[in-house]
Amino acid sequence: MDAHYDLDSVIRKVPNFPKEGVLYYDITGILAVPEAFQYCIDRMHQLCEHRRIDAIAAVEARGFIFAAPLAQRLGLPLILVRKMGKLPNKVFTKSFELEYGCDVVCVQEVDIQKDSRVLFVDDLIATGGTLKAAASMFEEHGAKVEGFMGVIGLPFLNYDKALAPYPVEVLQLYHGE
Ligand SMILES: O=P(O)(O)OC[C@H]1O[C@H](OP(=O)(O)OP(=O)(O)O)[C@H](O)[C@@H]1O
Ligand SMILES: Nc1ncnc2[nH]cnc12
Repeated sequence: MDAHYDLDSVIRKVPNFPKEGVLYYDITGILAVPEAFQYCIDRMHQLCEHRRIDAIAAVEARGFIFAAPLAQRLGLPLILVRKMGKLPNKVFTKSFELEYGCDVVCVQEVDIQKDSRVLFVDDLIATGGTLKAAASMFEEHGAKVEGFMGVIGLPFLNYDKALAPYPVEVLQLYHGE
């Protein structure tokens, strides 16, 4: 794997988006620089290549961007966790609270395999509410949570507590303003 890439230099910080008081960490700056995007996938791959993982689950929308190349590189199935009304077939649903609102996630019933060890991937982990909702849907239907992975982590919003006792790995931490 190539040397460390300074992700902070390409992550755009946007004050008061999508609402007053939120500092939005914008990953489009990563996607605009192929070396930065490649570094994210390489590093995520390195963090999980020796683990026992059966599938990658990713959360709409920005989570898909990182999870898809990672799953493909690991040779693992990719499971899409989507917002309400986007998936065909029978779905399981779970509502949750976000840093700036509340939402519902869904997964197709057919995508949850009993005892499958699932790694949950997203672009950014803040309160951990989204990933916790996604993971609890899987757990309630017999799958196992292997851990959580994100590009950006905001530990001051206490995701570690929300996602305990599972391991959480992120590539770039921010500790508040
Ligand atoms: O840890 P949490 O407090 O749950 O927050 C993190 C979630 O919030 C963002 O998604 P958003 O709902 O903005 O959707 P998007 O990916 O469609 O932009 C981000 O992509 C994570 O999924
Ligand atoms: N501060 C933030 N920036 C970008 N995405 C987010 N999702 C939740 N909180 C966020």
